[in-house]
Amino acid sequence: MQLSFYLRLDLMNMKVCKFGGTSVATADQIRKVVDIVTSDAERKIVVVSAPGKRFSDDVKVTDLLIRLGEAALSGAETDPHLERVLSRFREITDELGLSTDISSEIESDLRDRLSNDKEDSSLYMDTMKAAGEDNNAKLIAAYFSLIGCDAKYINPKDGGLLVNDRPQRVRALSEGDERLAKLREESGLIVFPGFFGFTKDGTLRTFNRGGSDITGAIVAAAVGADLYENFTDVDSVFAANPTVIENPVPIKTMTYREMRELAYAGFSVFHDEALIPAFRKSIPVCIKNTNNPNAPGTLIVKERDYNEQQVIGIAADSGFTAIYVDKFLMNLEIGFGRRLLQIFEEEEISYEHTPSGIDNLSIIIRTRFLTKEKEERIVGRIHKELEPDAVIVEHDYSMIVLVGEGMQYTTGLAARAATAIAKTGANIEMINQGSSEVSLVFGVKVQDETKILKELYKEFFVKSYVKS
Ligand SMILES: Nc1ncnc2c1ncn2[C@@H]1O[C@H](COP(=O)(O)OP(=O)(O)O)[C@@H](O)[C@H]1O
Ligand SMILES: N[C@@H](CC(=O)OP(=O)(O)O)C(=O)O
Repeated sequence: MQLSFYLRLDLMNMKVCKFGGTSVATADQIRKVVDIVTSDAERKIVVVSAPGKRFSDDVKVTDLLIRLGEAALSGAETDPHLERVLSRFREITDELGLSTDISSEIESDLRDRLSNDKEDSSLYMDTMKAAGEDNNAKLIAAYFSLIGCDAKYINPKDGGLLVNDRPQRVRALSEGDERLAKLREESGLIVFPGFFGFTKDGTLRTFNRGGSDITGAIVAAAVGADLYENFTDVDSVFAANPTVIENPVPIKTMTYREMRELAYAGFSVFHDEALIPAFRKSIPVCIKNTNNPNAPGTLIVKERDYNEQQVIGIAADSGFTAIYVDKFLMNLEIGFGRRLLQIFEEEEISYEHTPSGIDNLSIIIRTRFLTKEKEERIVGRIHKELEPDAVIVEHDYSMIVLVGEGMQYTTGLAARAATAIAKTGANIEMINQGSSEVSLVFGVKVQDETKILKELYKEFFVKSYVKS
């Protein structure tokens, strides 16, 4: 008698796992990825980045592609740049024992991209940047097949990863979700490139840097994954950046909101925009280490017991500019704030904080949004349209952010933080407590950032760490 099995693929538990650049940087790393994926039948969709850094001062393939694209746009010689990208891929294909055809396909793909129309430089660069993840996904799918695994590469255009058409502000469109959800019904393993999607008219667009995390989250949310695993090169998210604080406390569980605040404020381990799709569909996210997959990692969920740890992490980031505007009787001038912010809106600059007094208001923005010309134009417009007594632009600010769901139920926290900062002798330039009271922000001079972070870490983590 012949037994026939009918597997309802759409009813099986499913995990979407994303492997970051460091996890796919070499053939050895890709072998680890394959071991991790094949060790758990629920790992059905694998989102991959472009090969990242192999050692600390290595260059990511995405950065090599940016150099290549920029050389092509400026009319400079492209061959040396092309060769650097190709040699990264060649090294991986050779070591994995893949057919040389794959290297040739990657070369012809890159040459095709290089010959694209250059009129719109942003479109041209997006297509170049996406070559890293796209070719790596094809290569990794081929390796899965080589070792006998039923795996296929899916292009985001065929998969349904639809995005809007706003360069620099690319977002996924929910209209693509229905098609993406069908990935669940595919048999075998899917290898999906991170970092880019397609507009409705078929134009390729990349997310912001680090955006493969976003792809993973969008796919996980669309297929209704039971878990979104984000594999990187650290055992967990730590309470502070491990490159600044030695052996920081690992975070076992945190909320979406905490991770988003911390990611936005400098925890580069996970992209802040990647939390939203997971949050909307309540998909738990687990940050895990490709080099130590048995470590439990950090679980990101809707709620946690905030009595255990009021402050869960402290992030710091530099690169902020404050535009200080002073005008006597500003408080009586209705619409002053709106008109000031409108200038920034019209320059397409989003602001971070707006600390204010009765006669003054500062707009804090990320310096990278300013060019010299934009800065001059903004200052000129403020003078002309708002007739202030003074406008002062100050660069080189850092923001240090304490984050924790429990902060809103704890008194004296700001005092503890301010006292710790005072011990460093540094000045606090600005304080802002988010309305949700999940974060407390200190604006400081960039040269004081590290010493303040260390002191705050000591205040909020070293004592409890020693106690437990
Ligand atoms: N609070 C933090 N916890 C863990 N890692 C952090 C934190 N802040 C910054 N990082 C850095 O994030 C890195 C991992 O992110 P990334 O380099 O983007 O990895 P991937 O290549 O996997 O995308 C870690 O190696 C670590 O240096
Ligand atoms: N490769 C892209 C996207 C990405 O997410 O990469 P990584 O996983 O290495 O952070 C970048 O470098 O921005």
